Parts: sequence; structure tokens; C-alpha cells
Amino acid sequence: MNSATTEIRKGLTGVVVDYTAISKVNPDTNSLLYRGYPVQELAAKCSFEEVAYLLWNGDLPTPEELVAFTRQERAGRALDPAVKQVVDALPVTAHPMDVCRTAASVMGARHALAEDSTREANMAKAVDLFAAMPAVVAYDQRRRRGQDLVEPREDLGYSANFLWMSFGEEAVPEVVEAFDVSMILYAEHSFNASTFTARVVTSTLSDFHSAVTAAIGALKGPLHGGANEAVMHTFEEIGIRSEESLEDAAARAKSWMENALAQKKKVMGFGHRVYKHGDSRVPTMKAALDQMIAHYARPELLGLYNGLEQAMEEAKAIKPNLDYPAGPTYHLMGFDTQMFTPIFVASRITGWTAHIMEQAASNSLIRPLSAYNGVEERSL
Ligand SMILES: CC(=O)SCCNC(=O)CCNC(=O)[C@H](O)C(C)(C)COP(=O)(O)OP(=O)(O)OC[C@H]1O[C@@H](n2cnc3c(N)ncnc32)[C@H](O)[C@@H]1OP(=O)(O)O
Ligand SMILES: O=C([O-])CC(=O)C(=O)O
Repeated sequence: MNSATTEIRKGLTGVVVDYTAISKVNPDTNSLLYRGYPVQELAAKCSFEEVAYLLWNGDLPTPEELVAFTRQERAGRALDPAVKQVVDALPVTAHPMDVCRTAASVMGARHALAEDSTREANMAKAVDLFAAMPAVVAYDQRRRRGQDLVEPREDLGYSANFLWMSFGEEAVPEVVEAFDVSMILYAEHSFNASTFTARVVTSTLSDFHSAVTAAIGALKGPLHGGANEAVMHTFEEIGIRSEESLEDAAARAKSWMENALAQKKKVMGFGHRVYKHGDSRVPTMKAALDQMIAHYARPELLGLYNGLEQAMEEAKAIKPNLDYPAGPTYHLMGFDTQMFTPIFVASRITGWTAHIMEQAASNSLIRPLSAYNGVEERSL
């Protein structure tokens, strides 16, 4: 059928494009389910590896399946020397998201199953990307700091190993836990811009890594994943003063926000296309941030957080999104600000690749219509 509607929904706002069985975002109940499970419950009771398995396979792994999956993931953690060589050829002035995008592209061009689009091949490529992306992100941060590559450790879980490769030292359990929670919360969110991008590329019967590479490009923008990095820039612009009291920091943040809104600025980390009464993931991520603030004894960051949130609420009643608590959490853990969105990539690889496989299994070329509003027909 080729019927057309004439109504234009800019940004596809409110348009339902297709079915998905991967996650359900419900803004009315402020809930998010991955394959039927509330994300808060998964964050409390599961590891990120289990959640990745769930997103791809539809059910949580049995203990035996988890052992086999974990073995596969741990075996794929090392940075491919050919990928490292390409990363090393990129200037340290390049944005880390460009490094991520390039690395994903190189991994695709080198993958033995690159042009095989069977579900088995796609699953193998998904696990390979999932396993290897932390090495890319961790190494990129290190080379920018003039540090050497840290080899992965097979005795550590995904998040503990990610932190190990990033900092060359073992993180304490509270930090590993908070990082793992962030990875679970970032993993999947239905037809967001980057996932939709991956589905559009897949719909043309293009290859798996082309879809992932395009999705990384879409995630980079500050209206989407780039917001977690932008949140930290806001904190930095206000000024982070480690000795300041919570109350003083809150007061400064409040007046910064009032000023920004008076100038009609968009403040990243607030607002959402789907959630209009608050992002379902924020309370869980905020709890993780609170734990990190207590762990590192940095109450002034809570002051900045509260001040901005309060002023935004009073002026426009716009709520924070997931990027708002995630940004300062990664800052406290010691990540450089420009690495925040690449960390999001490492998590969202799971959701993107689940959607690529779902799109491929029930494909229809994604090709909307446009209404022409240029000059009337004319002749030369
Ligand atoms: C993981 C994620 O990707 S979550 C999203 C991360 N992105 C951000 O944090 C970027 C900042 N937020 C935004 O730009 C928006 O809220 C979006 C793009 C996320 C959602 O946008 P939309 O649903 O299209 O809403 P839209 O941008 O039209 O905003 C509606 C109104 O709220 C205002 N508004 C929305 N978000 C913000 C914000 N962060 N700061 C200031 N004002 C805002 C808009 O200016 C607009 O006001 P107006 O009606 O007076 O013109
Ligand atoms: O759903 C969206 O539009 C953006 C978002 O929160 C995400 O991708 O996690």
C-alpha cells in the first residue's frame, strides 16, 4: 500500500513508526521496560552483561548461558592492534566520538562476517563490538593523557574491567556498581534518534557496522547523547569549587540558570521528547550519583545539581533527563568530560544492535515522504 498522509509532524513528533519488542517507554506511568522487566529492577539485581544478553535474546541468561556468554565477552576485550594503529593515527584534538565512530568502522571493515547478515553473524558482531568498545574508549582517554594502553583483565566483570582499562587501577565495588547501573540505564530506549538511525541504515540492507557507525554519529549531538558531556560543561562554566558548601554552590547554580533561561538558552540535560513529567531512569541514576558524591565527599556538586534543577523547575517545570545525573557521576569517577558520550556508546551498542537484528528480521525500507515548499515549476 502506498497511501500518503498530508499532515507534517516535524521531527516525527508523536509518530509511531513500527513495532518493537525490545523496550517499552511509557511516559504516562513514567516507566521503562526492557523485554518486560522494569529497568530499575534490572539495575538493582542484574549485571550489565545479563542485561545485554536479555536485550539480544529476549530472556535473561540461565547460569550456564551466562558463563558461556561471559567467556565470549571476556575473550573479545583486547584492542585489535590494527584498530589501535588507526586510533593512534588520529589527532588528540579529534573528538573522542569521532574516534569511536572510526574504530567501529574499522572493526567492520576487518570483520570476517562483515557482509553476512544472518542472525548468527549479526549476533557475533554485536558481541564483538560490545566486548571491544571499552578498550577503544579507555585507550583513547589514556593516549590523550600521554598514558599507555592497559590490557584487559579476564578476572573482572565488564564494568570493573572498563574502569581498570581506563585508569590502570582496580575501582572499589561502590564505583563499579554505580558505573554498571549507568551502563544498564543507558543501554536501550526504543526509537530514539540514534537507534532510529541504525534502523534506517539497516532497512536499506546495508551492513551491520554501517548501521552502528551511523548511530554513533547521531548520538554525538548535544540534543541526544552529547548532552551528558554538555552537562559537565555547564557545571564547569558555573565553576566547580571543591571547598564550597552545598548551599553556596546551589545559590550560584540557581542564578546561573535564571540568567541562562532569561537569555532563552537551552540547557542540556533537561527535557525529553517523550517524557514530559520526568525521565524514568533519573531516580536510579540520581541515587548512583548521590552515592558517588558521598564516596568522594563532594557535596558542592550536589549543590550545583540541586540549584540548576530547582531553578529549571521553578521557571519552566522541565525535568532532568538521564544525561543530567550521568555527567557528574562520570566526572567524579575520574573520566575526562569528552569521554562521557563514548561511554554512552559502549552501553547503547547493546540496544542499537538488538534493534538492527529486529529491523533485519522484519524489514521494510524506511523512506518517508516530504511536502515540497520550494519554487513552483519553472523553465530555463
Ligand atoms: C539520552 C538523551 O538523549 S536524553 C535528551 C538529551 N538532550 C538534552 O538534554 C538537550 C536539551 N533538551 C532539549 O533540547 C529538548 O528538551 C529535547 C530536544 C530533548 C526534546 O525536545 P522537544 O520534545 O522537541 O521539545 P522542544 O525542544 O520543542 O521544547 C519544548 C519547549 O521546552 C523548552 N525546552 C525544552 N528543553 C529545554 C531545555 N533543556 N532548556 C531550556 N528550554 C527547554 C523549549 O525551548 C520549548 O520552549 P518553547 O515552547 O517556549 O519554545
Ligand atoms: O529516547 C530519546 O529520545 C533519548 C533518550 O532518552 C535515549 O536515547 O536514551
